[in-house]
Amino acid sequence: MLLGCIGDDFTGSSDLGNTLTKAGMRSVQYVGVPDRPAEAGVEAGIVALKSRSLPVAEAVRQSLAALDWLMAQGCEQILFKYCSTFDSTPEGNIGPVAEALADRLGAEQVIFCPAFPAAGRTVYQGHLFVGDRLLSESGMENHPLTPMTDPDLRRWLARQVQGEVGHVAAAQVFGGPQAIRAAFAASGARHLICDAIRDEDLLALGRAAQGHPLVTGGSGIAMGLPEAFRSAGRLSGAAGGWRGQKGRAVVLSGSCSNATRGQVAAHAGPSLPVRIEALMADEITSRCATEWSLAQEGLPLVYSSAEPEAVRAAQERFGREAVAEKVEGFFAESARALVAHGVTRLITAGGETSGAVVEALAPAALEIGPEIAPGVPCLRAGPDLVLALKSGNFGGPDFFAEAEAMLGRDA
Ligand SMILES: Nc1ncnc2c1ncn2[C@@H]1O[C@H](COP(=O)(O)OP(=O)(O)OP(=O)(O)O)[C@@H](O)[C@H]1O
Ligand SMILES: O=C(O)[C@@H](O)C(=O)CO
Repeated sequence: MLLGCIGDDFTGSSDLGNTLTKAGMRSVQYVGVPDRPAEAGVEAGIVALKSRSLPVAEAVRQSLAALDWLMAQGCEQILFKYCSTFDSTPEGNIGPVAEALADRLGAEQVIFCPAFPAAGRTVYQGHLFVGDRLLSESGMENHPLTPMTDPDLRRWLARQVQGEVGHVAAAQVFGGPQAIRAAFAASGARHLICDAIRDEDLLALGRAAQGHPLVTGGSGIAMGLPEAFRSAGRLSGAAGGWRGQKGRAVVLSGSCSNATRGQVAAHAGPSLPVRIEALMADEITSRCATEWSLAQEGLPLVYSSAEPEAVRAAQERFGREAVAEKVEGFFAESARALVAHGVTRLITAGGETSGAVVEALAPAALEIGPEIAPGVPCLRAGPDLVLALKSGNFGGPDFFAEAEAMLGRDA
């Protein structure tokens, strides 16, 4: 294994797997820290954690355990993958995890770049944009777990770390790898927020970070990392043959992000809305949702996705953590029951939701298949089970139908 990756959620890790696979690395996504060595031939190993919303100390502990396993597999560079919308709170977890990994690896400088231009995320003047909106006006300010209320990544990261935060500006990034390296050297700061607005900026940053033991960012920053291994003749170039999966498909959506709400509204098949009041009172259970799904024709959608006002009202009434726990438990149990009843294609929307579902299904590793939409690949979780784990804000309005079709198709 050459490149070791630690993802702070499961959907984000599959997004990263998609990027690395497209860039020609044989990549495998592991669900949690494996308890055995990696199989031979894996060039990029992604340990997917569900650490984005954990208490800081626990997120750090799990990330260091992932690091230890990756180093034991021989990794020469580590990538810490977080969300392209920098999902975190003023306490963490991005800063503390990155700092702990840097300390363990002896990394003097660490770059931070969540940009993912294909999905509309760009960093300019240290500020994160989603399309033409600042992060804090993009809908992310209403996120149920990590509301992003400040688009200035330098300021946000500075609240999370002990070391100094510096900035590599677009003008320096446009100058290419050498100019970027000069900017790294000129800055005394340990943590560097890097501007990037185009794929070529990410490629240049990746090249400039050659030799850095630790790189952090969204999946975009991974585009430039395989090149160092390729140019040294260390990639096999072997592409795995993807096999699609026939059979029943179901969509489970606990994501309240703008894109998901649009996809729920556009869904042409049967839909089962899950109201939080009904869920908290056990008036709707995973058993009802499973029975309902199995009785439908077409592509059934079970969703708790709701408008920001409804999310806020539910959190005020029942408590944020209690609601999240109940919703995630509901989707996890539903997924388990659906698969036990012969569902072979599961499409999940939302990072936390997908994480809960994958933990419930407990596959040891996920094979990465073709791309459904930017950032979302097909995944094989077992001989008869394929998944699409959609990050909240990814995918066009018809994503659910597109995912069903793509999961059924051979490459
Ligand atoms: N109707 C609702 N009211 C309150 N909270 C909800 C509701 N529906 C879902 N939730 C909770 O909101 C959170 C949504 O997070 P999740 O990560 O699944 O989606 P997302 O934030 O859109 O995705 P991503 O993290 O990929 O951007 C979950 O913890 C879920 O349990
Ligand atoms: O980077 C992204 O936006 C995604 O891979 C993700 O992590 C959302 O959960």
